[in-house]
Amino acid sequence: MTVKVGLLGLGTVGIGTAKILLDPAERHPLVKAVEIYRVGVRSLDKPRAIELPRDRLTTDLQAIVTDPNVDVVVELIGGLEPARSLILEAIRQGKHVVTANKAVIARYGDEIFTAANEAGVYVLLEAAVGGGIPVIQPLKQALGVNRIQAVTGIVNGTTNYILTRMQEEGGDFEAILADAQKLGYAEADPTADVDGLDAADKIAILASLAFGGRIKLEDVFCEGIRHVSASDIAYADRLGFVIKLLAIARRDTCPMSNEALEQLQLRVHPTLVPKHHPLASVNDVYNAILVEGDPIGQVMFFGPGAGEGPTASAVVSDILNIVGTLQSQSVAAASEPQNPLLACTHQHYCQVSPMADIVSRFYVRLLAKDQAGVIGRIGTCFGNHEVSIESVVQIDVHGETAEVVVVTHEVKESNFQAALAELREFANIQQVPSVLRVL
Ligand SMILES: NC(=O)C1=CN([C@@H]2O[C@H](COP(=O)(O)OP(=O)(O)OC[C@H]3O[C@@H](n4cnc5c(N)ncnc54)[C@H](OP(=O)(O)O)[C@@H]3O)[C@@H](O)[C@H]2O)C=CC1
Ligand SMILES: N[C@@H](CC=O)C(=O)O
Ligand code: NA
Repeated sequence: MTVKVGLLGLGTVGIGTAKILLDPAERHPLVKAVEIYRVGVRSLDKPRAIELPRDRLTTDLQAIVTDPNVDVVVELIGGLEPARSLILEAIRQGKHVVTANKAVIARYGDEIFTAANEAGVYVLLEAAVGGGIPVIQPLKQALGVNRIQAVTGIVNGTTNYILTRMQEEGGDFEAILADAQKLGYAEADPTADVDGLDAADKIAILASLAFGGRIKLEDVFCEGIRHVSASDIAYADRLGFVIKLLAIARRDTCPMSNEALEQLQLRVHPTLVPKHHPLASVNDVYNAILVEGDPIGQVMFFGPGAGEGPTASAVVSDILNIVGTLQSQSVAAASEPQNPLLACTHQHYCQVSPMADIVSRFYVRLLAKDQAGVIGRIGTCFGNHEVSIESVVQIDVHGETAEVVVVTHEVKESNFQAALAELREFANIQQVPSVLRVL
């Protein structure tokens, strides 16, 4: 039985996907069962790094998703529209869907999976998070019996590349971003990556799978890396940390009993990560996702989070899952129920803790007048709001200004922010250039 694929998009990931499907030797035998039946693009005249019969290409993507011969629609055009409408139309037509589009799933996952379940089709998205790293399927299947406590990831390669270079070269954000753009590591419009939006989409998807409930994207706290400076990276290094953009989904615990609550923490922000932590050594464009669960403990998935070949590897593995299912169904009864290990099974929304309630450690860099009593006053200010200080170091003095770095013990965010507000009122505090969270 041949399964006919309608490929929407023949850009970076589309080309990679076609390359694998057209070269099945030494891969899983099911690759041979897949036919690239139609390919939808924006421009028919664009030169492509792949040979396909000209009549397979069309600019009419609607015709592909409504073509009765197409079994699986593979959406690789990206963006919100027309991607969302094409996916929904494919589902209405009874077609299975594979997508790499985290933006559309994080915003319209509810609508898409509800429609897919009603139509009895699958929507698979391994490539949408961590590119080639298998993480969606493991969360659904191999780790599915675990009670997940936390998912912590470096899920954006662009920001990891920039932060790694800042760490290695001591350069400032803007200069390294400009160079990363020149070298093709960062996009001309870097907003989605550097402001943490891409990572927020990805952690919303991972949290939904790990904690078995839908996530509203607006519940994910999101802070990017534009304000991370070379000084912070250098001070963090002296204190035994590296700075990473982390995407965190964690089951909250009750402060009194340490028991798990039905609330989740969902946040993306630059974070001081202890150098001995497994995520600290994930550098350059690499991604890694650390999953903590009961009874498995810690498992870390590491690898290439983007790129033609790695991302296509994830896309084709999803296609094969569907092909395998279709082949086994063709010999079983018609109108099979959906395989719950492939389908989306959750209906409710997760409760997400407000940021003000979240407990974490903080790193603060202050510029203060170099006068007697300043450090004591900083300590009193924090103490007034039950913020306990782990370390306070006066690192540099420039003229009359001292640079002071404080690392706190774990504290509720609202207490910390209240202490900071009081501190900013203190005449001898000239500036608070950085506040970062510590893992
Ligand atoms: N690139 C990567 O490393 C990764 C990408 N992804 C995701 O994969 C998806 C695809 O990304 P990528 O391959 O990089 O994107 P590209 O921009 O390289 O390719 C997009 C393709 O879609 C076609 N296309 C876009 N809009 C339309 C439209 N309105 N009508 C017809 N065709 C259209 C383009 O046609 P034409 O060629 O004619 O312009 C092009 O072939 C995105 O959702 C992205 O987030 C996920 C992980 C990593
Ligand atoms: N822009 C993303 C790649 C695709 O998901 C990144 O930098 O990681
Ligand atoms: Na993946």
